[in-house]
Amino acid sequence: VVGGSNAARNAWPWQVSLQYRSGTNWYHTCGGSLIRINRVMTAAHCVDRTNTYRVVLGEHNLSQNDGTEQVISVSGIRIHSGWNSNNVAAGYDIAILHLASSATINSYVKLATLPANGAVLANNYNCIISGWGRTSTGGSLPSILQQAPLPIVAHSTCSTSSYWGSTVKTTMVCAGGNGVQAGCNGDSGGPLNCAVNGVYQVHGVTSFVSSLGCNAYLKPTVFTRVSAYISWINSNL
Ligand SMILES: C[C@H](NC(=O)[C@H](CCCC[NH3+])NC(=O)C(F)(F)F)C(=O)Nc1ccc(C(F)(F)F)cc1
Repeated sequence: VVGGSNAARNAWPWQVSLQYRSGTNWYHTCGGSLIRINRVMTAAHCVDRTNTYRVVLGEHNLSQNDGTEQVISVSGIRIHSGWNSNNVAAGYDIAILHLASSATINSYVKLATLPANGAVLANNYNCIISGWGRTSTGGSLPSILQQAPLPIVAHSTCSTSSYWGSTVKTTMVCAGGNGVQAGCNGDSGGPLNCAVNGVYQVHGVTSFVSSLGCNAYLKPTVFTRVSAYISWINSNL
């Protein structure tokens, strides 16, 4: 997250760190959202079936033992059949991870609330991105979970030529683009958190940013629109 700040320990209790094993070490690669006690929603581009993954729930500082972490192996991966790794612009950047055991729900680990099927938020609606992605383009990963305000950019605006043009589809959500706050590499798969009637819902799964730079002006961070995939999610739980 570029232009963000440290999140409070229990601010986004559905946020997970998706990690892959390399040798004897584990590395943060993406975010995710806990949607059932044994299911995590993430981005399809975050996973490939050749790696070994685990999720860390109740994570706050990646470099320290917070005392709240729950580490659970990933036992299965369901990637949307429409996903094409050579065409992120087509959408379908969503996957569900099956966990080897169930999470324990507590003040640091809670289930995400998903939006109603088809729900679309208005232009400028205030949402917040969270993640352990780079804090500047090409920069390093933070230790502490970051968050930043990202207002929704309606598709009618986001699909104009000065923004993303036809790269962005109606199955996506755009947010930000002010040149300051943005998602960045490593935030992929994590949540776009939007309060609706006083309850935070995960409206987006972080999908892509401009290859010109994470916080490129008029290139909002693009998310998979969760409300467009409710049926798919329900049939892949
Ligand atoms: C460097 C930048 N990386 C990204 O945007 C990656 C996803 C890459 C998926 C495709 N391999 N996502 C992120 O870094 C995220 F954290 F912001 F989500 C990127 O490749 N952006 C990008 C690539 C292609 C297109 C387009 F669809 F236009 F072809 C748009 C943006």
